[in-house]
This record gives sequence, structure tokens and C-alpha cells, in this order.
Amino acid sequence: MTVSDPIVESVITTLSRSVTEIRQGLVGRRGSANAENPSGETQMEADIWADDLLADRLSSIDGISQYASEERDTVLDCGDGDGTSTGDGYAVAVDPLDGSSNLKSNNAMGTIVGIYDAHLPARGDELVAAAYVLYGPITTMVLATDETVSEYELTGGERRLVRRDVTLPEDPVVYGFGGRVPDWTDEFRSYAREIEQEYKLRYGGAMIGDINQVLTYGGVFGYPGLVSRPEGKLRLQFEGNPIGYIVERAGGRSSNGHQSLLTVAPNADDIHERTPVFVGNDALIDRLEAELADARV
Ligand SMILES: O=P(O)(O)OC[C@H]1O[C@](O)(COP(=O)(O)O)[C@@H](O)[C@@H]1O
Ligand SMILES: [Mg+2]
Ligand SMILES: [Mg+2]
Repeated sequence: MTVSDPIVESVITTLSRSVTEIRQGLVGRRGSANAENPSGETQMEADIWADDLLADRLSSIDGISQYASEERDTVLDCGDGDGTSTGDGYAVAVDPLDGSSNLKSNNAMGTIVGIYDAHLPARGDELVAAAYVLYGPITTMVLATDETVSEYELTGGERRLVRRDVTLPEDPVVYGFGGRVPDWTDEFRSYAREIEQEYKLRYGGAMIGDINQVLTYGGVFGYPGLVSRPEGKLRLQFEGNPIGYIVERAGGRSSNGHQSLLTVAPNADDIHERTPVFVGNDALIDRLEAELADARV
């Protein structure tokens, strides 16, 4: 199934062709690079390598004007004119390897790409498409556009549609929350205590693995603001917005605890801005926002 927007289609085709190589290239790159990314986290060799590979390929696509990623300080200007609303192309924001600390223990990881019809940093509702790749026992991709959400299996550079019109199951089954429990706020802890009585825990240390559980079974994923770090851990441009877009297109909700992630105005001076992230079935996000609202009054 091809995407009607040719620039989005080119990005998705390029991503699909690159993931076999990324997957194979993880072998031998499981060590730390002895460097920090702009968020102050230790980079793995594979983080830097996957970022270089995707920057090279995505920035040379006709119609892509900016490339930004979690692993580089500044936005790369690819200066490409075309017929998009900014007049100079779409911007791609990438998490080249999501959950790369799982490389050491050989657990799930992902790649996330958001395609914005705006200059970065941008609001999530400027996304025209977003996709994630899950490196599990098999490699899959979930792609959301304004039209639909689809799941593909990726092999040998090809993508094969396995699920069309993906929607969140109505009856939630799973939950996963990040951060250490003593570092949770009282309000979030009381929400979590209720949720854990009702649903099954699924938390794997890679957001993409956990999000795919929620999209498959229904439920809620959250990485909350912490007492020691109220802004949370995940990044708005590279993680919160694309995942919020995918889950909302699949019929669920996203939130920073108070409003849809897609309506958050980004800090123009900080492409690496962090945000609390919550996504899942409507009712579970409504309950969360109600609980956190109590903390504000
Ligand atoms: O180790 P923690 O605190 O549970 O954090 C895990 C979270 O951090 C992340 O690994 C952050 O993403 P990166 O690996 O891309 O930095 C998420 O995938 C995951 O949900
Ligand atoms: Mg990540
Ligand atoms: Mg990453």
C-alpha cells in the first residue's frame, strides 16, 4: 500500500530499505561511544552510526528541508524547495534508536520518524505522517498518515502490509510506566496504583516495544514527570509528538498530563525539549488527567 503524498512515500520507502542494514549494523556496535547526546545521555556506538545513516539518506530526499535527531545538537538544513505549506519542504525528526540501552541485554528497540509540514521545532499537529520500526523477533513498522494507520512487516528492504486501519482495541489489557516509583509524584502514584489493579504490566525499557503492546492489546503507556525531573525523560519532537500522532490516529489519546501532546507549543530554542508522555485508550488518559488536575488546584 503506497502513501498518496509522494514525499511521505519516499521517506517511508527509504526508511523501509534502511532498517535491514540498521538491524545488521547493530552487531559489533553494542558498546558505549564514550560520548553524550544533547540530552546528556551516554551514546552507544549504534546510536551515532544509525543517526549518520538516516541523516544521509533522509536529508537527500527531494522535498525534505530539515533533518533533526536526538543524537545531534542542531537541525540539519537540507534546503529543498517544493509545494508544501512552508514552501520549502517537510522536516523529519528522528529517534534513530529508541531504547538503545537495551542493546546490552539484547531486548527490543525501535526507530521513530516524524514528518512535519513546518520548521522544527514544531507542534505535533503539524505532523503529516509518523512511523516507528520495532526490532523484535521480526521487524515491523507502524505508519500513520492523515488517511489511516497501517502495520507492515519489513524484510529485505520491502514492506508488506499485515494490518490495515489499525485501531486501539476497545477493552484495555496492558500498562507500562517509566521512572523509579519513589520518584513518581503522589498524584501519579495514586493513578498507577489503580491501574495496576486492573491491567497487566508490560514494560520493556524501549518505548516502541511498550507502545506496540498498547496498540496491539489496548491499554496505557506513560513516562511521567518525576519529582527529580518534572519535565520527564522523553523528547517532544522525536518521541512524544510522533507517538502521540500515531496513537491519536489509531483512535486513542495522547497527553502531557493536561492536554494532547499534539497541541503543546514547543520551546523554539530547544529542539531537545522533554515532556511527560501518556498515550492509550481514551478512558485511561481521561482518568490520568483528572488525577493530575487535582495536583494543580
Ligand atoms: O530506563 P528507563 O528510565 O525505564 O527509560 C526507558 C525509556 O527511555 C527510552 O529508552 C528513551 O529513549 P532513547 O533510548 O531513544 O533515549 C525509552 O525508549 C524508554 O521508554
Ligand atoms: Mg527514544
Ligand atoms: Mg534514541
